[in-house]
Amino acid sequence: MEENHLFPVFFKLHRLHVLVVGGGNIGLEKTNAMLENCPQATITVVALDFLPELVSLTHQYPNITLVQKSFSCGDLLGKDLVIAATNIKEFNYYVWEKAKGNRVLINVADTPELCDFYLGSIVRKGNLKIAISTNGKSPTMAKRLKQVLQEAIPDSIDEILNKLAVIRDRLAGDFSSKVKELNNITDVLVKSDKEKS
Ligand SMILES: C[C@@]1(CC(=O)O)C2=NC(=C\c3[nH]c(c(CCC(=O)O)c3CC(=O)O)Cc3[nH]c(c(CC(=O)O)c3CCC(=O)O)/C=C3\N/C(=C\2)[C@@H](CCC(=O)O)[C@]3(C)CC(=O)O)/[C@H]1CCC(=O)O
Ligand SMILES: NC(=O)c1ccc[n+]([C@@H]2O[C@H](COP(=O)([O-])OP(=O)(O)OC[C@H]3O[C@@H](n4cnc5c(N)ncnc54)[C@H](O)[C@@H]3O)[C@@H](O)[C@H]2O)c1
Repeated sequence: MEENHLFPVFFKLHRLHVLVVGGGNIGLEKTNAMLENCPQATITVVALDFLPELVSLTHQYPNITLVQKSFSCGDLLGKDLVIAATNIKEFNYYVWEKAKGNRVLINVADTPELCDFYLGSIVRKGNLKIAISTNGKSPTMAKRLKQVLQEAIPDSIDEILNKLAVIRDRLAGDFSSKVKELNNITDVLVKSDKEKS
């Protein structure tokens, strides 16, 4: 079986500054995905024109800025991540060249081979978050799987998580005894019915 060699990480986007180049459907989709996950995300969108939905987002979220202009190298100053999402492949390549020259990580929406990272499809239940990737093979499959998991995981999982967090904070002792105790408490989640009886 082929393997997926991507390594998932969870960015704190309110501590980073993201540049999105392109204000059309994909610029909007990626910006929305970031803001839904992190309403305090700091995002600058540079584009020749913007969909009205992007303009609306600026009224809803404090840290998103739209700049109407053609992308230029100076836009990379102070940015940590870039998403190139114009409708012109050669121009996205130009943005990639500039980002790499400045050692800024970049996602090029129409060219997976140029991406340093992919956006995942995200399941969200309170504090729990699961990111799905199909290795770029089928974003549609990632979206569908997200919908299945979103339904299948009960909302009550967040209560359990919060209770475990309280127990985790209260546990005294050294690291290994804490790990042992937390594993004992949660054993029930992984034991089969036969093992439990
Ligand atoms: C998961 C999600 C996250 C997000 O965007 O937030 C995401 N794409 C989503 C949706 C989606 N994208 C596309 C369709 C149309 C149907 C189809 O093609 O399947 C749909 C479905 C729809 O919209 O219904 C088209 C498409 N996507 C890419 C290309 C370029 C190419 O493959 O060459 C093209 C062709 C463009 C063209 O033909 O012009 C590339 C990428 N899309 C990725 C992520 C990365 C791989 C993730 C993975 O490993 O699975 C990667 C590699 C890079 C990236 O974008 O980060 C989001 C689901 C949101 C949700 O959960 O609801
Ligand atoms: N990764 C994904 O999930 C995914 C999904 C579908 C499509 N795509 C790809 O994304 C690309 C963008 O699609 P779209 O529907 O958003 O296009 P679009 O036509 O709706 O928007 C293009 C945007 O790019 C901007 N732009 C063009 N030249 C620019 C420049 N010099 N400087 C700054 N901004 C500039 C325009 O002003 C516009 O806002 C397409 O090439 C498509 O193949 C990616």
